[in-house]
Order: sequence, then C-alpha cells, then structure tokens
Amino acid sequence: MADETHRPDVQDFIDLLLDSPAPSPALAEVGTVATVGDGIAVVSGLGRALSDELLVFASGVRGVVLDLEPDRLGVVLLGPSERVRAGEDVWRTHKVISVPVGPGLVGRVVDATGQPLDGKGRVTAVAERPVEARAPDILSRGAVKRPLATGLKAIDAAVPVGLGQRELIIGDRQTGKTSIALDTILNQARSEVLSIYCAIGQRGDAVARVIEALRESGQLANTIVVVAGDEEAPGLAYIAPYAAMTMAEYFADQARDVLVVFDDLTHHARSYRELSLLLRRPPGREAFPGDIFYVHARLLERAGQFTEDAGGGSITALPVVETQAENLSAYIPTNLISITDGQIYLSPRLVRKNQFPAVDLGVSVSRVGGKAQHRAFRDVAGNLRVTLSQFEELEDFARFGTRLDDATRARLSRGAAVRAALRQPERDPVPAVEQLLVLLAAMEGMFDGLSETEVVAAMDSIRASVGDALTGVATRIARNEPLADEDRAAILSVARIALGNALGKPEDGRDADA
Ligand SMILES: Nc1ncnc2c1ncn2[C@@H]1O[C@H](COP(=O)(O)OP(=O)(O)OP(=O)(O)O)[C@@H](O)[C@H]1O
Repeated sequence: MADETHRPDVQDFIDLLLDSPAPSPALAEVGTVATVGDGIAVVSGLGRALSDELLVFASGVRGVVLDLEPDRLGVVLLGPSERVRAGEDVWRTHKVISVPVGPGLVGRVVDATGQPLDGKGRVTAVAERPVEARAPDILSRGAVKRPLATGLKAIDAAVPVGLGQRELIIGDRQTGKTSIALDTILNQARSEVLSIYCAIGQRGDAVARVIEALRESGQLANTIVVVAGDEEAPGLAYIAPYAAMTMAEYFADQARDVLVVFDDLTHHARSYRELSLLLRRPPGREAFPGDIFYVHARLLERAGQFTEDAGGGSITALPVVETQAENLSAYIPTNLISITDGQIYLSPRLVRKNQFPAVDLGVSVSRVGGKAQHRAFRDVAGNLRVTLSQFEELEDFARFGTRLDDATRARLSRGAAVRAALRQPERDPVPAVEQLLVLLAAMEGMFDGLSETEVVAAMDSIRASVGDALTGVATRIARNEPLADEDRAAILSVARIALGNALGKPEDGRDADA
C-alpha cells in the first residue's frame, strides 16, 4: 500500500517536466589527446573538426588542425607541448585561427597570435580576421608604378622596388640581409608607408637589436613587429607570416601602403618541414613536404597593388631567404626566386671587400620596379650597372699585373669611384635628392682617383650641401619628373663646391694639385 501511495503519477511527472526551465541543448564536442610531443598533438574523438580550426586543450594551450584523418587529427600546438598531457580533453571552437587587426597594433610588438610581448597591456583590436585569406584576384590588382624608396643607393638606383612588389632579399649568413630590410623600414619615416616586421625563428637578441633600432629612430611608432622566436613552438613560426599578412591586409583595405618584411622564410620553411615530418607527411626534396611551394606562394600572392574597387592600397613584400655557400639553386631559394618579382642578392665576396650594402648588381634584378623608379633616377643610374659590370671584369683582369692602356685605366678608376659611392653605413638611409647628387658626381668622374676616405668625406660634404639651391630639383623628383639639363648643371655645381670643401681645396681641388 505504502509503495502505491508514493509511486509518482504519470501526470505529475509530465507536469514536473513542463514546469522546469526549458532544457537548452549545448553542443560540446570533446576529444582526447592520443599522443603529444615536439609541437604536435594527435587528437582522437573529434571527427567533425575542420581543417585550420582552432582547438582548445584542457591545459589552456591552443592548437590548429593541420591534418584531417578519419580517426585522428594532426594538431599543431601554439603553446609549449610540455604542458599538454596524453589523455587530456580537447574542445572544438568552430573558429579558424584568427588574429586581431586594427590601428591599435601599430607601435606594438606582438606574437604570431597578436598577443602583446612588449608589456604595454592589451592590444585594442577593431576585429579579428583569419590568418589565412584568399589572394586578391586578377581584376583587383593594378600595375606596380609607384616607387618604394629604400634609402639605399645601390637599390634605389639599380634594383628599384615599387609599391606592391615582392622583392626577395637573398644571401648567405651575415651578408647584411636584415640590415637592408631594417634600413628600408627606417626610410619610411619620410613616407606614409606603414611597416610590418615579421621575425620568424630568429634568436631573441637579433630581434631585440631590430626593435631597439626601430625605437631609437622613432620608427617603431609606425611599425608593427610580429615575433615568433626560435625557442617557441614551431606552430607559431608557421603561422607568423600569414598573421603579419592579415594585419597588412586590414590597412591595405583602408587604402594605405604597407611594407611587410618576412625575416626569414628559410626558418619558416624549416618549421613547416619539422611539423610535416612529425605529422608523418611524405617527405620530398631536401625532406620538405610536397606543398612547400604552395605554402610560400599563397603567402606572397596576397601582396600587390590593389585597384580602387579593391581598397586602393598596396602591400609590398620583402621576404628574406638565406643561402648556403652561395647556392642560389637550392630548393627554397629557387622556389622563392620564382614566386617573387625579383631579388636583391647579397654577395659574401663584396662583404669580404667591406663593400656594404653588399648588393651584387650582376645577379640582382627587379622585374617590375624599373617602371616604378623615379624618372630622375632612370637618367642618372641608367649606366650604373654597365659601368660596374665592366669595371668588375676589368678588375679581375688587371689583377694579373697586365700593362693597361689609358682608356682601361680610366675605366678602372671610374668603376672604383662608382663602387665606393654606393657604399653606405647601416641605419643611415639617404633621401632621393642626396642619392642623386652623390651618384651623379660619381658617374661624372668627380670621385675618380680619390682614396676611400676621401670619397666618404666627399659624399658627406655633398649630402650636407643639399640646400635651397636644389629645392626645385627636390620638388621635381618628388613629382616624378625627369631631370632637366639645368637641374643636372645645378646638381653638379653644388657637388663640385662641396667636393672642394671636403678636400680642403676651393672648387675641384684635384685640378689645383695637377
Ligand atoms: N651597411 C653596412 N655597413 C657596415 N656593416 C654592415 C652593413 N650592413 C650590415 N653590416 C654588418 O654585417 C653583419 C651582418 O648583418 P645582418 O645581421 O644584417 O646580416 P644577415 O644576413 O641578416 O645575418 P643573419 O645571417 O644572421 O640573418 C652585421 O655585423 C652588420 O653590422
């Protein structure tokens, strides 16, 4: 009897269900870590996860799905793998890996996920955008026709770079690759171009030096620094350049010109190779996975000059790649040479001669920049390459102690003077007018026969003498007009006086000597 009185009536049960708050179904897809190590985790039980989806581990580490297989996921970790344990839970986020974008990033040092590394507090973002994006189509692209001034005589005169171009900086270790990229960023203090420096797999002290140089010059305020160091998870190094490109795209959409430096893609390729081998993808040439070309092509294809309809901005990419023993035909360098619109090759031979920047003009080329070069430069620098290549040939020949005729000797002395004029210390980008003055003076033979110290003194004096006399020339250069004969004459007369002052002799002192 007692049992019967306590048995809940079916109607009561239904009433209870109806009175209770409506059940809210929540979809929690949880998987488990099967194995973990070296920046990779294999996760099971998340059969519906998508490629590039962000996953969150119970330990707080995040990861990106790179491999989709029926019974397991290959996940690249974006944090230390030591924190992740086999057997721990993993959740789907239903989001692809994204980074914050917006003006709040300018002047900041952030990691590959956009989190601050400079201790200046949270980054204020306008939005979050996926790190992977489709490259703009052909109709959204315009011609590269505006110059990007690097402030380096050897580059602006002979291997000019245009806004929206992809120019590779290539060379052996310690040939000055980073210095060229950094000087180009420093020179943007004279322009409206916004810079992004993306350090991939570099030692902390090397990155700290770059940040210090940017801070000292005040250019950090106009630059975003994205860092994925060599001590961090290889997954961060892998996504860093894509994250930097996403940040650049935000500004290009607002019609801004952006310069992005990837320093360097050799480390990027190595990180991707490491991840791919750990994920047991089949290795190809030099053990790189088969899609390594696509990895770099889809990154650099996102750069360009865009039409008004597509935002009107531009993204100029300066990827850096390291060669070994000057082998330009190694796998990653040849891939990048074929993806980019030209390369600036830095030669150890010139480094040994203390010729900095060590740009080898015989091997360097700019496939589109010539159209973007200032017209004034085209006039002056047209013969530069020829003069230098003839000089280098003769220089080798003259080493045998052959007796030389006067014409050959004159050519040698002109070549040596022009090469000396291309020298430039680090962190000292030169404005266009000053470059023109120095190059015109050298090409006209004003430095012939001078010692190296004399050429340096002469160049300093010439640069210091750019004043009111040349304002007209400066304006015409800025307006991209060619040099008139009067301009050349004005430049040469200013240069001649400056040269006389530098050598302690009025006018051209060498005549007085004779
Ligand atoms: N214009 C210059 N004048 C004098 N020295 C320079 C110049 N440019 C670079 N150097 C020197 O050359 C060395 C190498 O420079 P840098 O670090 O830029 O080369 P890198 O090729 O990027 O090196 P890494 O292989 O380590 O990446 C540095 O000691 C630097 O001070």
